[in-house]
Amino acid sequence: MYLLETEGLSYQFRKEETVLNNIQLQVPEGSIYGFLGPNGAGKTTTLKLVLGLLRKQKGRVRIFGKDLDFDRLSILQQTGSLIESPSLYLHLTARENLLLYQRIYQCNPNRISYVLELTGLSHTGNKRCSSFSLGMNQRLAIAVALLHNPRLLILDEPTNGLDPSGIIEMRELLRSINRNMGITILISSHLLSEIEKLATHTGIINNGSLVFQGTFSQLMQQQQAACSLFYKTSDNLAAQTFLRQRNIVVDMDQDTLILPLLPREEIARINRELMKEGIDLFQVHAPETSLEQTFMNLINQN
Ligand SMILES: Nc1ncnc2c1ncn2[C@@H]1O[C@H](COP(=O)(O)OP(=O)(O)OP(=O)(O)O)[C@@H](O)[C@H]1O
Repeated sequence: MYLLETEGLSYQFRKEETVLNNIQLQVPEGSIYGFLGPNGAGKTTTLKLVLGLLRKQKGRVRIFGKDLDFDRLSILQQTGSLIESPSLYLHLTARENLLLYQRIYQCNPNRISYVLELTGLSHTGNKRCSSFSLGMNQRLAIAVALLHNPRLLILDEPTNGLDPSGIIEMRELLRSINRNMGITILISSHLLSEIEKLATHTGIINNGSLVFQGTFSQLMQQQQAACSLFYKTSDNLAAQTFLRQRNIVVDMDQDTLILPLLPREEIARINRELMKEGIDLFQVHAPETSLEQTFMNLINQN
């Protein structure tokens, strides 16, 4: 079951410009779902629609099996979020900020010490948030989001602007929240390297369209299926004719034949047959595709 799903979510800020086009997000329960895409792809707009912070124009949002249009309050009571910069009172301490939110949420005051401990802010005492590092303030914002004990956390680029150690701390915090508290996390980022280290699932958005959704191994498999084999032989023309007669799609680029990626057994069979035809094989090459290359291919497609 998906804890969060959208169906046909589309959005326009202006009539002539579609910012989101038919987004079908499927966030599995218990996952860390990395919502990846370059700047301006539509991540924040999607997350705002999912939280009801923007008025929906087209499509549906279902969270915990409930429709956002009909059960908004009960959905939001079980959802923590951090969209854009955190709303903190910088002249107050971490505990004072949490006290304010605890009164708004009307949750158990014991939660304050618990979330301070969880986010590593227990020892900040009387220090005002204005003297906190960006990383500490981001962690406090996560503490606020966790205060009412949500089942789902929605975070829009929470590591933006953090230094490398802040990024690592945030990653470890989110991992432990997911593992130890069973909270599903939907997190957006424009950095593949960050999402790859943290997420169990990913959705890749580009120009307002979801271009991939699944696990990272599914992403690699999809890319492998679209890969090519490169052959260099003693007689490329004869080899091309021979392969085409066996219904194998072959292109030629200068001194190289380009075939679709085939199963290993099929490659071995082709090699044997070419040699029987008196065609020598000088090189068979299947370039490895990195996750980064796969990501770039996807976002350069449209
Ligand atoms: N309030 C707005 N009015 C008009 N256009 C907007 C508004 N907010 C966002 N946009 C446009 O919508 C598109 C998607 O923006 P969005 O902020 O959702 O992207 P993003 O993927 O979150 O990017 P970033 O990583 O830069 O935050 C962009 O072209 C942006 O310029």
